[in-house]
Amino acid sequence: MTFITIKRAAGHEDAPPRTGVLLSNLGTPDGTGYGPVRRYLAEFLSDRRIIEASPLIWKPILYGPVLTFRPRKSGEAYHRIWHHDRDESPLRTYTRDQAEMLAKRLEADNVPVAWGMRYGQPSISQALHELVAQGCDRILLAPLYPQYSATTTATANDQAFRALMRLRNQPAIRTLPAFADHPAYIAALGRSITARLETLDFKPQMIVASFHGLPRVYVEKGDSYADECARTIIALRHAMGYDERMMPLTFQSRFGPAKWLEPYTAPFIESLPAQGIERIAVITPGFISDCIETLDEIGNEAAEDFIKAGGKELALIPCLNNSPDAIDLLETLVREELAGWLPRKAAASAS
Ligand SMILES: C=CC1=C(C)c2cc3[nH]c(cc4nc(cc5[nH]c(cc1n2)c(C)c5CCC(=O)O)C(CCC(=O)O)=C4C)c(C)c3C=C
Ligand SMILES: [Fe+2]
Ligand SMILES: [Fe+2]
Repeated sequence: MTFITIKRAAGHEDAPPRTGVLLSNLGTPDGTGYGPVRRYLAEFLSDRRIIEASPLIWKPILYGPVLTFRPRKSGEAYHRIWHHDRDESPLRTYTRDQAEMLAKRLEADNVPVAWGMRYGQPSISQALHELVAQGCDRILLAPLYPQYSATTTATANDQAFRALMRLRNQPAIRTLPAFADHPAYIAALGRSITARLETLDFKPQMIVASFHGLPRVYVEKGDSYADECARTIIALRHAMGYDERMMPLTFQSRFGPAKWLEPYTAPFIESLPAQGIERIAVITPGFISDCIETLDEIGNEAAEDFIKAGGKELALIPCLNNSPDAIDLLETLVREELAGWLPRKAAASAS
């Protein structure tokens, strides 16, 4: 293997060592056409953390039916939610905004913030090189997933460590733990949901909390994701004064024929009008930023199916995105992690 030495960028040659922050998220295609979506899905669905099946079995399926048919369907969905003015996906816009706004908050501490995507561009490796070139010898890796899963948090960190493997001079690294029921996350969610509910011209009879799903077998093998989702929802119900009936937990985005975590969001929502529940709100506290899963799968597909089933109103409550609540939350989490792992001790008395 050849090792890379990253030169300090102009102006940073003699600067003292710094600490930097690398925000990462899942990633997104570069465009909504067949080619860019196919390239993105090929990278995504070749990740062994995402699909654990043997490549001997999976690759023919991936390069056969999946990458033949899925890019068109997903491309159409991306097209519906695309930020056409900036020619990029919402996930990319919000992740960049979060990094730029957090950087302003940390400017006085001389802490730069870079951002990278696990799949697609800009890559996590690019972001890491950027920080090293700016003189960072300590880097906090911050995957922006509230709930841990090997399929998200771990694979984002794996990708950073793959890039670190190639560096001759490695910075010291910390990783941000998931923050499923961190009081700052629950408070930010509570505030943003309450504010949005107040703007609706109807009172929802139910607030469905829909999380991205996961194959059930991954949880049976020990992935803590399902427990983490439960921790988020229990804390949020408690903070907002709702019970399980008023704020049920469901899982969306099933992919492939295997069993995923249940109950599934789509059939759950479609069953509501028959029970007299015709006006609902949907929240997605498994996502920090709106993306194809929230904006299209819930905001378009589930909303249409709910109306077809006899529902009257479905309001999708936005994620924290680039709101002041989001940046306050990121600043709190990052500052806590940069402070240290041992709780502060009172200074030993001099006597
Ligand atoms: C087996 C497949 C998948 C697993 C496991 C999985 C886990 C998982 N994903 C997220 C968050 C996101 N997923 C997003 C898109 C997306 N997810 C899958 C498949 C799996 N996800 C696919 C194929 C796609 C692409 C879209 C599509 O073709 O349907 C996104 C949005 C990206 C965007 O650009 O908007 C996010 C975010 C979590 C949290 C998770 C497990 C906990
Ligand atoms: Fe996903
Ligand atoms: Fe989806």
